[in-house]
Amino acid sequence: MVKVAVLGAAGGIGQPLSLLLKMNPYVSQLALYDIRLAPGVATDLSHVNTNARCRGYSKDELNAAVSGAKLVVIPAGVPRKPGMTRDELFRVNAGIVAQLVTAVAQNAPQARILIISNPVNSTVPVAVETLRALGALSPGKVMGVTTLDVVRAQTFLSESLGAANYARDGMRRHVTVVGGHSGKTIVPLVLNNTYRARLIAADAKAAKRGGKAANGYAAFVHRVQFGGDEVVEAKQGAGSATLSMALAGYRFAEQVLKSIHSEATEGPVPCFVHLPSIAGGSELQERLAALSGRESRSIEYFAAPVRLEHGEAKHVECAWLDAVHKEEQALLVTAIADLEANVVKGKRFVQSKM
Ligand SMILES: NC(=O)C1=CN([C@@H]2O[C@H](COP(=O)(O)OP(=O)(O)OC[C@H]3O[C@@H](n4cnc5c(N)ncnc54)[C@H](O)[C@@H]3O)[C@@H](O)[C@H]2O)C=CC1
Ligand SMILES: O=C([O-])CC(=O)C(=O)O
Repeated sequence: MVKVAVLGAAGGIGQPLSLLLKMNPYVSQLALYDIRLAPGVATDLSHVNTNARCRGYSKDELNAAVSGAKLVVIPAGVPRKPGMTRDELFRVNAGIVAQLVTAVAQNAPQARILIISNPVNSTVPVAVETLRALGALSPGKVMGVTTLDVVRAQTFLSESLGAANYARDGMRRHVTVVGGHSGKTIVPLVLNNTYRARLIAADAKAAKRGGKAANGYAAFVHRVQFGGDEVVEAKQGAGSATLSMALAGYRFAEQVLKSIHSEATEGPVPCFVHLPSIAGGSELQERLAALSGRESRSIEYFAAPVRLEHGEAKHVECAWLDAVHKEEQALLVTAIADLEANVVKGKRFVQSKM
């Protein structure tokens, strides 16, 4: 039984995510921190008849909120409005993530830290470099949450194949997502050869008629890569994905909580990690370098399936690379190039503060 802190708990993601965490049997204390409204959200949640004790912490109570937490989930920061890229959130959110992670390093050095705040491709490097500068970096402790991409890929693959015949919750074995968490850095991998062939055939058939297939491979990839934009536009300026993200963030946190308590997880879980600090990371760097023609040390962060141990990213898998098809290889090459600039931006931010 552990203390979990949610930082940014009164936000669009923070509130439903906190509700889901309140239902988790491994959570004994739920600390909700925000610069506004967290005590109100905590009072509301504290009436739910599950065992986790819930307390809200306001702006000047950050240290107390995180103190002793074994897991810290960070959805704090500004979301996108239509027409914005995730990268445009960096200026505000990088500083927020650095401030919150510093408090975690000082008050909960043992905590696993899950970063939801965008742009994940840069905020995770901000978190890792901040911890390193404080002498508090332990390998595998910081994980960028990319689960929403996986959730979307499962839903969209099922829809492309004909949702009536292919249940969304049965898609877990057939698709995963690697790379990063924005636009073309998001690389869906269709693991089922029959399904991939069917999507590609739909594209070929439509091309013969001089058109594009709504249920083809290109449309599927585009939807996974730009699913976030779909929600941002539909919400018309009121923010980005919150409910689907809360579910996705919870699913990842649930695996981490199981792993902390030595319960079996559902297998390797995709997340965005610092490759040099975890087992398998340098092999993955080498293999991605060979595939993309770039230097391995420039591929420092990547989202890939990771085996958890004690709730930390213990080993990053490479086996998925054996089954990558030529369409996916091309997507990976583009993703790797885009990711490098995002990562450099995060690292430079921390260096500029020192
Ligand atoms: N990783 C992913 O897949 C996804 C990430 N996101 C990102 O999550 C973040 C939050 O999104 P929403 O919840 O929709 O935004 P929101 O604006 O509804 O909530 C953010 C919360 O953070 C709080 N906050 C701001 N500065 C803070 C600080 N210094 N300390 C603590 N709390 C602070 C705000 O008061 C607010 O309650 C955004 O950056 C968004 O882009 C959103 C969807 C998916
Ligand atoms: O699109 C956004 O800004 C929020 C996000 O990361 C997502 O929905 O994947």
